[in-house]
This record gives sequence, C-alpha cells and structure tokens, in this order.
Amino acid sequence: MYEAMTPGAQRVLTHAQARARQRNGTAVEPVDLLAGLVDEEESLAAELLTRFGLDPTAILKSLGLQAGGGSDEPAVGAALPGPPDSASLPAPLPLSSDSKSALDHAASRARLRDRGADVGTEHLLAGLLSAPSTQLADRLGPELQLAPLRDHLEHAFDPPAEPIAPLEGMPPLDLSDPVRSVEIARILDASANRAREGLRVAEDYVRFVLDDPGLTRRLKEVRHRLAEALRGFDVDLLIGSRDTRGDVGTHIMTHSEGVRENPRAVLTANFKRAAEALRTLEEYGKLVDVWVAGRFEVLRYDVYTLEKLTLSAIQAYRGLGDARLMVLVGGLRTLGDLTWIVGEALAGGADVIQLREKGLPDRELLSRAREVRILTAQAKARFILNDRPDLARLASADGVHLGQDDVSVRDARRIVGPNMLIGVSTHDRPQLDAAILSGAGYLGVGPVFPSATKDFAEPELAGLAHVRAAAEATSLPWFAIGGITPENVDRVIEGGATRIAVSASVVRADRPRLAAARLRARLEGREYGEDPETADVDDGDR
Ligand SMILES: Cc1ncc(COP(=O)(O)OP(=O)(O)O)c(N)n1
Ligand SMILES: Cc1ncsc1CCOP(=O)(O)O
Ligand SMILES: [Mg+2]
Repeated sequence: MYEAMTPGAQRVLTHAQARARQRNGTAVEPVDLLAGLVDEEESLAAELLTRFGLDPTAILKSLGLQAGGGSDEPAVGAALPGPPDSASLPAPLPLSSDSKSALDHAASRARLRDRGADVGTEHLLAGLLSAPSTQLADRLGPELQLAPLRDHLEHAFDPPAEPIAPLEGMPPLDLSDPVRSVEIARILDASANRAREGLRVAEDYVRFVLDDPGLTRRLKEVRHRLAEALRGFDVDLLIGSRDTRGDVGTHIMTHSEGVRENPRAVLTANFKRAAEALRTLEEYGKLVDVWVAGRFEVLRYDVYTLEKLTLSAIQAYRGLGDARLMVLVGGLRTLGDLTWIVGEALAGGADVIQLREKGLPDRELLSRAREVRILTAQAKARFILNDRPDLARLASADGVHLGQDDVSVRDARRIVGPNMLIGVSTHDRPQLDAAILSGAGYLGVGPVFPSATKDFAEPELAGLAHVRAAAEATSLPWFAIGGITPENVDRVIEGGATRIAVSASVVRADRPRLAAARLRARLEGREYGEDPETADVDDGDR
C-alpha cells in the first residue's frame, strides 16, 4: 500500500506511527492518521481543513494532543538525505482494522478517476471521514463540524460527468459568450443580494429581539465571509449585469411571501432565503470557479447551524424566559420531606425546581421525580431532573440538567426528543461557547462561591468572572450557581446575573420559604418585605 502513495501521504503514515507510539498504542488508529494529516502541514489535506474552517491546532486540542508531535523520522520511500538506518527505527506498528478500512476508502477515492493514481493526503482525509467505522466526528468537540467537509469530499473525486448533449434548438451554456455570462452574472448578483439581505434580517432579530451578543457576532461574521467569498467573482461584471427593472421576478410575489404572522416567521423565512440564495451561488458559482463555489457551500451549512441555534434560543426562552429562581432539592430522607421542601420553595417564589439526587435507586428516583412533577405542575413552575435524560422523559419533566461529565446534549436529545429543555453546566468561557453550540437550552454558570452542597477545590471555582463572561456572551437563559445566599446574591446580580440556582441556602435554611422569598425579592430588584404579596411570608411548619 505504501508504494502506491504520494510522498506526502507516506509522510502522514510515518507521523501517524509516531503519534500512535506517543500514546503507547499497539496499532495505528484513525485518530493517529488524522493527527498525522494535521502534522503534515503543507498538503492538500491541510489546505482542505483550513478551507472548511477546521483549524489544525483546534483538531489536535480536541483529540487531547499537542501540535508538533509528528515524527521527524524519514518518510518511508521519500527522497532521503541518506539511507535510513533501518536498525535504529522501531518496528512499525500495524494498522488497526478501522485504519485499514479508512485506507481502503482512500484508495478507492483516488482511483475513481484514474485506476493508476497514487493515494494523496486529500484521499486519506476523504477515506478517514467517509469510512463509517472511524467515527471521527464523535471524537472531536462540537465546535469542529466535519459534516460540510465530509459532504464536499463525497463527490470531489467523482469522474467528470459525461457532457450532456444540447437539447434540440437550445444552445449549450457558453460562458465565453458575453450574453450568456451576463445571464449567469445576473443570477449570481441577485443571489448575492438575497443572501446578504436574508442574513441582515436574521441578524436584526438576534440583535434586537433576542439581544444575543454571541449570535449577533456569528451572523455578522457569516455576512463578512459572504462578502469575502463574493470577491472571488468579477464584482464589476455582477453589478454591471444588474437590471432590476427588467427582472420579471421582481413583480411576482406569492401569498406566503406577503404574509408574516410574527417576528419569528420573518426570521425563519429569511434564514431560508439566505440558505437558498447560497445554494444558488454555489451551483451557478461552479460554472465560474469550483473553489469559490465551495465557500458558499460552507456558508450555507453555517446558516443552517445558526438557524438551529437561534430557534433553540427562542424555544429556551419560551420554556424559561421568565424563570429566575431555580431551587435544587435533594438528599432528603423521605418523600414527605421532599414534598414539604418543594412546597416551601415554590411558596417562597421558586419558579424552577431541580431534583438532584445522587445515589437513589432508579425506581425510587423516578417515583420522587413524578411527585415533583405533580407539585410543580400545580404551581405552574418548571421541573428539571438532574443527570438523567431517561428518567426525565419518563417523569415528563420540562428539562434535564447535564454536567461536563454527563452524557452529551446530542445523546440526551436522542432520548428526550426535540422539545425538552437541556441545561448544561459551564465552568469557563470555552465550555460556555461549546454548550451554546451544542444546542443547550439553558446554562449553569458557576460555581460562583464555595458550596455547602458540592465540594470544589479552590482552582475549580469559576467565580464572578465567569458570571460576567456569561452576561456578555449570550441571551440564552443562564443561572448563576454555587454558594449563593441572600447575603451575597447582590454581588452575583451586579455581575450581570438575572437568574440564580441555589440549594443549601433554601433547602438547609431554618425557614426555607423565607430564604427563597428573600432571594426572589433581590432578583426582582426589591428589598424583601417591600411587596405586600410577600411581605408577610407565612412559613409552614416543618
Ligand atoms: C443549574 C445547574 N447548574 C449546574 C449544575 C451542576 O451539574 P453537574 O456539573 O453535572 O454536577 P451535579 O449537579 O450532577 O453534581 C446543576 N445541577 N444545575
Ligand atoms: C451542583 C452544583 N454545581 C455547581 S455548584 C452546585 C451546588 C449548588 O448548591 P449550593 O447553592 O448549595 O452551593
Ligand atoms: Mg451532573
């Protein structure tokens, strides 16, 4: 197999050997091959990764590896400064069966056009992404989206299609014919405008309706990248070909285009408009330059992702928009203790109850979850179950909360379906960004202070800095958590939090209802006792 590869691809295999040895592996696995591809910096594969926004350093980081770990060993079969001292080289590790399958895929990609072709780094990359057993997408973080590149590579090596015989009476498309190129330029120009406008309308929604800095920044970036990609065309030709008054399409409007029921309908129509326009730019762009066309393809996938993130933010808002005080209940001896404390927290003003039990048998946990479901439904409050998507579904909870070591949002979504809220704990800015991208519906932000409920080592405290970072990053509902009490809650609010999640300061308080009411008052900007509705908290007897 080695001799049928380009020198670059051979070097990749050598790097992969080094990577496998570094992690004390007994065989070269697909992750080693991917790392080997990244190590070979000047290659077609590296160019493709960069073109599809996959930063090589981020890939290595996501695999838990460091840059520069590739081998300095001479490549097998490469032009060498002198003969390799084969006695000093360690015996090569075998390829795992998944790696073999990836190389088989690579070879078949290389030979689609030419049976005698050598396997290059671009084929290796295609093989790695397309061989089902390698499952590289699962190994990489959610911020690294392999799908657009994989889809691109799926047909990148297809043999050129047979030219289609022109239909009787219709001339073939000839771009050297000025009239024809003007027609294509008109299509490209109109689509560029539609894409720009659609993106701008969507950006206005996330900026002014959702007030979401993160989504606004992302949409702006996409608009800028669109402008850059359009520079790949002859801009003068595009504008020169514009004939808005003569465009028959400008006078035709369907009923559905004229009616928008609410701002959300405006949003979805415009995401769709932008994606469709990008598809047109991609398809007709191929007549001008395939590489430029590829950039529109990547942008279209980004638009789909942003549409999904925006719709999740709206859905999360619907579910938790007005919720401010989440109380985590758990560690209670009996069902009676649990129902009492939940009732007190709700009476004091909690609008979300999270059941957080560690170590109860599943059957007991489910039965308690069902009880909390009933109590929260009666009080029109939300119910979140910690850690367990399966039981959250069985108990008809409104949401499930996941930490960094719990199952991923993606896997939880497969269990709970499309509508349940999924909350994610975050302890720093990268986790916050990743949680937003993963489609989380709300976020936990902490620990802000040392907690009496869960032990954290000093360096694990995220502190108020993380609260301030969250306030700047997103409009998704997020709850500051960790050691928050009526005494320190003002500092958290000053840091930008509008919602908090607490446990000990309510559950272990002498008067839980009063504690919840004091926290609630501060979240609403009141002094406790100012509002006649809560001024006289009537604590139930324990
Ligand atoms: C709102 C909220 N934020 C954070 C957490 C903590 O979740 P996790 O990190 O999974 O830790 P455990 O609670 O499972 O110990 C939470 N539960 N709720
Ligand atoms: C589960 C968890 N995760 C971060 S802080 C925390 C505990 C919250 O409880 P408390 O309000 O008692 O600190
Ligand atoms: Mg957890």
